[in-house]
Amino acid sequence: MGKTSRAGGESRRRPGAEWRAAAWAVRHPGSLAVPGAIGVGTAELGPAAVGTGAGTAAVVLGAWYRAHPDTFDRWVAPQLRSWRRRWWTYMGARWRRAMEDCELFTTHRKTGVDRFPRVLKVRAHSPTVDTVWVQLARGQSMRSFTDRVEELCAALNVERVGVEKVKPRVIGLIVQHSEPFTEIIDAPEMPADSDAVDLGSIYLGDDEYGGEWRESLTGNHWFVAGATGAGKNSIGWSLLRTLAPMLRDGLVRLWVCDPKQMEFAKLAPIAHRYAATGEDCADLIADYVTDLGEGQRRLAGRGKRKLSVSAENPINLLIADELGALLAYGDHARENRRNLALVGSQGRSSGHHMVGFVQEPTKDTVPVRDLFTVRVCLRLTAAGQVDGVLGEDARLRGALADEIPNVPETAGIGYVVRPRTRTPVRVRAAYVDDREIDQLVTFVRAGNPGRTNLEVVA
Ligand SMILES: Nc1ncnc2c1ncn2[C@@H]1O[C@H](COP(=O)(O)OP(=O)(O)OP(=O)(O)O)[C@@H](O)[C@H]1O
Repeated sequence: MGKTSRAGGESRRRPGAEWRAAAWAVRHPGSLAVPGAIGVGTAELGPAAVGTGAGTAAVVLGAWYRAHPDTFDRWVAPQLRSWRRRWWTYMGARWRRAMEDCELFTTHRKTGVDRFPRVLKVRAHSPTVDTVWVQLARGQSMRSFTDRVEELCAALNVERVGVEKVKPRVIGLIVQHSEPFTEIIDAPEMPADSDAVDLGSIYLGDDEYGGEWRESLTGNHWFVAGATGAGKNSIGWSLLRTLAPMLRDGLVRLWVCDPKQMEFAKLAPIAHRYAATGEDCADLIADYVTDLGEGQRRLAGRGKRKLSVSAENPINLLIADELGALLAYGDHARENRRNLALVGSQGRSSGHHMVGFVQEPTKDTVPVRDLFTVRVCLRLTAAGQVDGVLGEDARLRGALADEIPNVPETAGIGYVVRPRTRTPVRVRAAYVDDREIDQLVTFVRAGNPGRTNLEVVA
């Protein structure tokens, strides 16, 4: 028996360098393809042609970047960022050093060779958050990483690292580089006239790309989840400030369920209906469904699919604070669930919308989540709740809502998921203070019923 192998055991020798290089090449085909293509292109067409091609590509990308920020940021920027981060931050010596600093490697007991966790894939959906798929080294578990997140943050020089299991021996590291929101965002101005209100684009705050965060009320119901003090109300108030002239002109009617009787109590004087007790809230919701049925019949009677909004046919908006309390306990929970399901499935065509606020997205509230087409996830207390609000894999894609620190400076910060790309985007809601709430109430109460007609897509 030689020194280098044992029957049924492991060798003390590593595979040869040529085999290790071949294995690396198989794992990184792109790394060979790009230099290979440049080499072949240069040999076949000459360096000038390759240079012209590269220059043209750079000019096209530059022009796209300048001309159409929306499509560039959606399709190109994440790819470029992912490549840059993959090759700059999560590669080679840098990655190894970070793993060494955190003692996140194991050593082969015979060969004495250090085994490092291997980066499989990097996705940088947003400028501030990357998701890094990592294959664990032998002898490591997900726990090895969760126990060392503080050290990982320091080693990678980032704000926060979340760890998620992907499959056996593969984890996802969700790495947040920086906090894009360090300042409070001013409340939206109230439009002077109903004609100026665009229901398809309600300003709610800013997104992490520095753009405006807007959501559509047209054809949608909104679901806002966040632990106590997360800043849920600011989303409701921003919506109401935008709708202010329509509320004043009787073109939007408010139905408010307010079991907490805190801030939304200020809506009582301007609401079409306001309820606080469990019983009154259940009656209000039942009446809302009746109103919805009447609205549908009126539309059908006129043979229309579009609601032409007027004081006679207003939009109705149900604000349900504490959805959990309305749906989970009490004598009326089942009835409320049934009625809200009807609003969710049928209300949009007749202009009956709802905005639901949830402190804790539990199994009682999450099932109704699918009734809501716009979902906002502010700070939550548990990692498992994030996907419950935003949908499967939202946290793995970077929605670290449970990692938002529970401090007043983060109020209003959360995530929404862009439906087309399923990418979570970090947002911050504008803050509407007490004075601005009073201003809204006074503005609406000043009354001045108008007769504007707006076309709302059913
Ligand atoms: N968008 C925001 N930007 C900055 N600060 C905010 C924002 N929203 C709320 N805050 C601050 O956070 C505090 C808590 O906000 P808020 O009451 O809206 O939280 P909440 O999620 O509705 O909590 P609860 O469920 O307990 O009512 C507010 O008093 C305010 O100081």
